[in-house]
Amino acid sequence: MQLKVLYDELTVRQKIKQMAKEIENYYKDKTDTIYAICVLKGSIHFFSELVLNINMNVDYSFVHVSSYAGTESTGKIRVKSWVEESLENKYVLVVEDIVDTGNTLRYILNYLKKQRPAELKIAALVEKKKYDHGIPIDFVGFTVGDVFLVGYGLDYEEKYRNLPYIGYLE
Ligand SMILES: O=P(O)(O)OC[C@H]1O[C@H](OP(=O)(O)OP(=O)(O)O)[C@H](O)[C@@H]1O
Ligand code: HPA
Ligand SMILES: [Mg+2]
Repeated sequence: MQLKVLYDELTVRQKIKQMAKEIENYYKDKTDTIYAICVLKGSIHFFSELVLNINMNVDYSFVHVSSYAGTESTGKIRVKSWVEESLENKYVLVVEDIVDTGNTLRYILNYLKKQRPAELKIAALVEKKKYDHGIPIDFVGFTVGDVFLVGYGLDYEEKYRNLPYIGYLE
């Protein structure tokens, strides 16, 4: 299998900067603090780069969930850790590296809603249009078709996460 580049490092970083500005513009008249939730492991690099480029106060928290075996969703979400702080009346922004089948996000949103945030928005670096996952994503970086991606946090069996670009295996 060969590794091919889809979005190089500069393209990814520029896209994240652009998303950060969009997010800032959206929130600046609503609240002075965004409560951003990083969905581990995959979102680590996107999350870090995004919040570093948002020029307003951002509180952080982390959830760690996983459901993939190879290139397929098992459909079973395993929760390894969850947010401990109260989300009540907070402006919550869920930060995902990729929305594919939508199973992970659907699961997360379902639980976060019960914690009564003031608002729940979603930022995803990549949205895959292989299925109609039916979840509106508020801030999207790239939209792709039916291709399994790696790099910038995205893994194939825990490999390739630390590539500084987004690629695919052919
Ligand atoms: O929309 P879906 O089909 O649910 O796919 C998206 C989710 O799958 C991946 O996580 P994974 O379960 O591989 O865990 P990881 O982040 O630790 O790699 C990815 O990071 C997203 O969280
Ligand atoms: O295309 C993908 N790559 C890596 N992880 C993923 N999780 C869902 N889709 C993907
Ligand atoms: Mg994974």
